[in-house]
This record gives sequence, C-alpha cells and structure tokens, in this order.
Amino acid sequence: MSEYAVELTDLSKYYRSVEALHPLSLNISFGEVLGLFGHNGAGKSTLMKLILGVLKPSSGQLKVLGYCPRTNSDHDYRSQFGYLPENVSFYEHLSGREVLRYFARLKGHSLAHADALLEEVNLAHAADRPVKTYSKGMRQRLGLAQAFLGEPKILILDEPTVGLDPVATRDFYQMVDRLKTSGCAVILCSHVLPDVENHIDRAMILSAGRKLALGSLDELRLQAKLPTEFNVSGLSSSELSTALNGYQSISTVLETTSNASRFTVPTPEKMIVMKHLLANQNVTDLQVTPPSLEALYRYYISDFHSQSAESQGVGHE
Ligand SMILES: Nc1ncnc2c1ncn2[C@@H]1O[C@H](COP(=O)(O)OP(=O)(O)OP(=O)(O)O)[C@@H](O)[C@H]1O
Repeated sequence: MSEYAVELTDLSKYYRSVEALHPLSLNISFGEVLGLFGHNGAGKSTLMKLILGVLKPSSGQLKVLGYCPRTNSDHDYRSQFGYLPENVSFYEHLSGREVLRYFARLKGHSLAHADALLEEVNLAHAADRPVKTYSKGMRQRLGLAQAFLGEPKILILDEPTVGLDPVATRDFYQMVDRLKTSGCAVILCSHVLPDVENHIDRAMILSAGRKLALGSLDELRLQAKLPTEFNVSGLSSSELSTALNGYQSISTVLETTSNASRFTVPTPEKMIVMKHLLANQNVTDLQVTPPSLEALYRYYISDFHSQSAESQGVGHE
C-alpha cells in the first residue's frame, strides 16, 4: 500500500491549445477530505477525470492507490473507486434497486450492501419504482448510493449536494465523515461553500487551471490575513470602546444599534479582544466568526484577478 491515496507530480492537461491544468503537484492522504473549488472552467472536472484515469495527462506523473489509473485496469483496483459525476443519469425504466444492484454486480460488491445503501440514502420507500418517476433530489441520492457502493478507498464527488434537501445534505455529509474515518480519500467539488466548510481537511482553489491556494482553512486564514468578525450584545458603542480597552483603534465597525455591535478585528488580535469582552459583565451575548470558506474563496479569486489585470496593465494609466 502506498503512503498516499493520490500523488500528483507536475501533472498537466492540455486540450489542443487550451491549458486546462497547469503543472500541479499534490498528495492526498488516506482519510483526508480535499475540497476542490473554482469558477466554471477552472479545471476541476479535468483534474477529477485525470485521477479517475478517464483522461490522459499531457505531462507529469500520477499515482492513485499506488498505480497509474490509466494503465491499471485490474477489476479489484477499479472497484476501490467511487465517483459521482456532475450530471447523474440512469436507465430510466429500471427501478432504483435494479440500478444499484446492476452497479453492485459490475463492481463485484454484494447485493445486500446495495439494498442497505438505499436505506441509508432514504430511498427504500421508492426502491422498486422506475427511476423515471424519481424527483431530481431522488436521482441525486441514487447517484450518491452508487458512488458509496463497496466502501471505496477513493471517492470523487462532483457537486454532490445539488438538488438535495437540507436533511439529505446533512445525511450525505455524515456518510462522507464515516467513510473518511474508515480511511477513504475524498475529493469533493462543490459551489455550496458554507455546507462543505465543516467537512474538509484542506481546500484547493483553482482558477484557469492554476492552483491559487492549498491548505487547511486555518492555514489559508493565516495566509490571507482576513479579519475575524465579532457580534456583541449588551453594550452601547461608547461602552464597547471602553470594554475594548484601546483595541477599538484596530477594529472596523460594520453595524451598530443602541446595545449591539458587529465589527471585525485582525485575526491575530482575536483572543485578546475576546478576553476584554468576556471580562465585561454587561456583555449578554458574544459570537466570534472566523473568515468563512466563502470569504477565503473570494479573497484568493479576486487577488488572482487583480494580479492578472495588473500584469496585463488593466486598470492602470
Ligand atoms: N473536451 C474538451 N475539449 C476542449 N476543451 C475542454 C474540454 N473539456 C474542458 N475543456 C476546457 O478546459 C478548461 C477546464 O474545464 P473543466 O471542465 O475542467 O472546468 P470545471 O472547473 O470543471 O468547470 P465547471 O465548474 O463549469 O464544471 C475550460 O477552459 C474548458 O473549456
């Protein structure tokens, strides 16, 4: 068994003259969930298809579960992959159970596991109805059950929560958390950033095929130096200034009412500001929110675009 589930060394992909993936090096560990983010056309699907072995790299090296996914067609190797494409489609006249059992046979997994998964994605009640009668969310749940078949060692999910209701979304993330605990490496691509935030170990942001950021959210927060937001209740704005004991000079007020304020402070000063506020007996509520994944995403993307514009002389006299 190799040390990493996925190992990329200077991997690139061109479609004729279009550089869809600039040379990228990246290791993904077993039991790690990597969030893959980027605007439309950033190269996310290209990267996922390279890892699946569907596309041939233009240059560089790639190992998945220790082997090159394009040259290893061994059945036991392939059956360790789980994949949910962006647009799931199934044989419409088959029932959900028939579809899932069909995939279970293809992958060499037990039919009992297929039936258990139908329960897990909450489709048991519709398992024997033709897929053509399924709603969008039900089709997506069937797609997820197909991807989760056979406890994969590498799971690649392209927009997994599209069409899912909030309960199904929560159940989905519980399944991801469980697979992660069992040592599965997960690559999760989503545009619904607030949902993903609590379930990934690292985030990678791509733009025009280039890696703009890679790291845990804490690492990216440190790197981006984005401020932390505070919501304080129980103090007027002048009482807040006194409570902050001099730190009001580094804070930026976003909103204030007669007895509540929303403001930001530089993240390295977060603890000291919290201590001052907690020591104040008039404070009735305090919420501290670190920069969200969405804020980080916006930061890295706009930073990249402003650098590109600068290098092309856009926006300058
Ligand atoms: N088969 C193809 N032939 C030519 N160019 C392609 C092909 N597939 C993708 N591209 C180009 O490669 C780049 C990356 O596309 P890719 O599909 O990987 O982006 P993506 O990040 O998955 O986008 P989305 O969020 O819209 O799914 C884009 O410029 C796209 O136009």
